Formats: sequence, C-alpha cells, structure tokens
Amino acid sequence: MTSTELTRTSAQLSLDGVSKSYGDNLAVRSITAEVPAGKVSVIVGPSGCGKSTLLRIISGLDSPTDGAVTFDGARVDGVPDGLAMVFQDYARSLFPWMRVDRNIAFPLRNLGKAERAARVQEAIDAVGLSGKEKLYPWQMSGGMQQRVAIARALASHPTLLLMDEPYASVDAQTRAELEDLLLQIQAKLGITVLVVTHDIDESVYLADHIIVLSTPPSVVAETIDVDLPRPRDHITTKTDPRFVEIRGHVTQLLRRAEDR
Ligand SMILES: Nc1ncnc2c1ncn2[C@@H]1O[C@H](COP(=O)(O)OP(=O)(O)OP(=O)(O)O)[C@@H](O)[C@H]1O
Repeated sequence: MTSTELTRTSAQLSLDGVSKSYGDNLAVRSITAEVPAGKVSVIVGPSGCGKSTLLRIISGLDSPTDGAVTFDGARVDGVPDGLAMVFQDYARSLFPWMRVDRNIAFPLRNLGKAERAARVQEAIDAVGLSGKEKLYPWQMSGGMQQRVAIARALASHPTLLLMDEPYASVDAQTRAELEDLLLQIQAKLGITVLVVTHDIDESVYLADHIIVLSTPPSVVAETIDVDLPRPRDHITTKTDPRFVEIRGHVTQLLRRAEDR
C-alpha cells in the first residue's frame, strides 16, 4: 500500500456501560453499543439526549464517569490515533485566513512536504473540490466549506470518522449531496463512520446500523440493522417500502422516548 492510499483497515469501537454525569445531572446512563468496522453507524436521539457527550467521550476529549470505550482493542483515554472528527459548524472549524489547501494541510504539519502535498491533493479529489485549492473558505458556499472540513479529516487517513450533526447547517439540496458524498467516500475507502444526527431520514439513509437513544438520562432504546441495498440514492432508497418501515419504527421509538 502506498502512503497516499486512503484505504485502511477499519477500526471497531465498543462502548461498555458508559455513563456520564455533570455534577448531579446524569446525562447518559450505562450505554453499551458496538460500532462495526467498515460500516456506517448512526446515533440518533431526541435533543439533549447526550449525543454530543458520547462523541466527546468516544473521541477522548472527555472521560466517562463510569464504563469504558475501546477503540481498535485499546481503551480510549485521550484522542486516539486513527480518529478524525467533522463538526456541524464548518465556519468555526476552518481558518478563514488560510486557503483551502492550507486548511487541509494544517493537521499534517509533522509530515514531509511531498507527503503532505500528496495527501492534500488526494483528499481534495475525494470530496470533489479539484480546482478550488486556492480559494479562501469565505469565498465558498456552506456545502463546499463542509467538503473542505471532510477533506481535512480524510487527509489524516482515519480508520474512524466521527461526524457530529455534520449537515445540520446546510440547505436540504446540499445536505442530500453531502450525504451521497459521504456514502461514496465510505464505500471507496471502507472506513468506519459514526454519525450523530437528530434527522430520522438521514439516519436511515446513511446507516448500516442505527443506535437509538432515549431522553436523558439516556439509555440505548434499540439498535437497528438497516438492510437496505447499496449503493443508495435519494429516490430509489427513500421510496423502498423497507426504508419507510424502518423510518416509521425509528420515529415511533423516538416518540416513545420523548413521552417517557
Ligand atoms: N459540559 C457540560 N456541563 C454540564 N452539563 C452538560 C455539559 N455538556 C452537556 N451537558 C448536559 O448533558 C445533557 C446532554 O447534552 P448533549 O449536548 O450531549 O446532548 P445532545 O443530544 O448532543 O443535544 P442536542 O441534540 O440538543 O445537541 C444535557 O442535559 C446537557 O445539559
């Protein structure tokens, strides 16, 4: 394998009885879940159910009050190698004074110049931004800026890509395009992807595996394997009776969770 190939052996992540309290406020309670290697998993849940808290714990930015997270067989106790994260707020995650290529290269400062340039180009191609390398983020649409943020994450050759409400700040058309981009990238690279969203349609469209959380103190209400065929597209997949059935089931689970 050459150093510029993005494909990597995928990671697997396990949450084992993860709880998190903030003072007296128990945010998540004994979450046990598996994120299968080389698949797209989605965490969906009502507002305030602890989705962001869980992502911070998984990414080693925060520690659980109880339980443990294991990534690639090792317990997470800091930001693990092989993990990259994409946030909802692309405007805050990109440096406005840096052109696209420098934004993507920024986390690769420890690599040699040639390797860095190769990875930047490869990531730019992967997200369909060829020719936009010398633009500044503020010269781009929101969707293009989020592509830059995704390219920056990919350039580090992650085995696990974590995404926190990645498309919540873009319009519906752009959101659909970015969902398809994610599916294409994942199919090509075979990396493990974990997306947090509150959008039920998005969760079913993207996922191989959905982890539905309840209201706080959150527990896993159910995990669902999404057996819809791939490749998916917005028209065929979303009119598939199985899509409608799974979406109805997730909606019911979330409604029940909110009525608790
Ligand atoms: N740093 C913190 N200090 C105190 N409480 C916190 C902190 N972070 C989160 N919480 C609490 O933990 C619970 C879960 O919050 P979290 O932001 O993880 O939920 P979420 O599902 O991501 O919410 P949303 O969907 O609204 O973004 C909430 O009750 C929140 O107030």
